[in-house]
Amino acid sequence: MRLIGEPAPGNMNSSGGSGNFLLVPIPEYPLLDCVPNRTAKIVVLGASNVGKTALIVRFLTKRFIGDYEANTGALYSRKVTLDGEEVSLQIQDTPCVALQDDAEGLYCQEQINRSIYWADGYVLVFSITDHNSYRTIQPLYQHVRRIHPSGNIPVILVGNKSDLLRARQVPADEGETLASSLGGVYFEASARENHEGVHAAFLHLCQEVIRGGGNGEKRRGGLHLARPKSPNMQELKRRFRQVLSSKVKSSSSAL
Ligand SMILES: Nc1nc2c(ncn2[C@@H]2O[C@H](COP(=O)(O)OP(=O)(O)OP(=O)(O)O)[C@@H](O)[C@H]2O)c(=O)[nH]1
Repeated sequence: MRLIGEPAPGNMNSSGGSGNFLLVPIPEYPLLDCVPNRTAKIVVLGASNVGKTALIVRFLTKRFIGDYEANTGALYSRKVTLDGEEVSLQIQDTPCVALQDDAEGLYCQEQINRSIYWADGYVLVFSITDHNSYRTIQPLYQHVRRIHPSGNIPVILVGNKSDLLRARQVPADEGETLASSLGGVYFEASARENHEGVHAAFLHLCQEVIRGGGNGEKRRGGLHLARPKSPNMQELKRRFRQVLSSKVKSSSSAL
């Protein structure tokens, strides 16, 4: 990953290094280099300005940069070790969603729908300082459900910006209640101040996805290509015996 404002590799003399950086994602390894059957595709969803990009960047780089390119929709990839085994993790950042005027439906770009369809696990983010962002979570989850009507959906709910306690608009117990109604776990986190909390949240979801997390049905349907049929061994053996016996017959009749 290279940060805008930092000198580019091979151009170390160029000026840069001001306080705020914008992050440009560069895949850590080619997507094709994924660990077969050990891939977790995670999408991060939520309203504007809740810290989606900040959380991803914090998880991947342990850094809080403060100023992020808006609505990048970038895909990040990383290998992580879970329960002693390597897992290919892909994390999709998304543009923000917004409630419609009737507060029932969502404004959701097509790009986001594609990401929801693609993903195996969902990080739903709101800011504890913004009750409106909290109100988008339930309709957002319903939207994910419409795209994946069958099977459980591995999901975590993240109440971000927990460092801004004085500006809190959403109590922690509301977050917990909502998360359990969605069948997920609630994490209160601060991308700004705490790497461990963010790390724990992402790893938890990753584990849910890899273990099947109650969404084995979707994973089996979504992740695996149809396997080519294996050759029928019984049939092969029968034909082999047939060929052998006809050879034996023809050699004995030749005698
Ligand atoms: N205090 C505080 N600020 C945060 C935290 N996380 C993100 N921010 C700030 O919140 C603002 C929005 O962060 P982003 O990561 O760009 O949020 P986003 O949800 O990706 O925003 P969109 O691009 O609008 O979808 C930035 O100014 C961040 O510095 C946090 O944990 N605490």
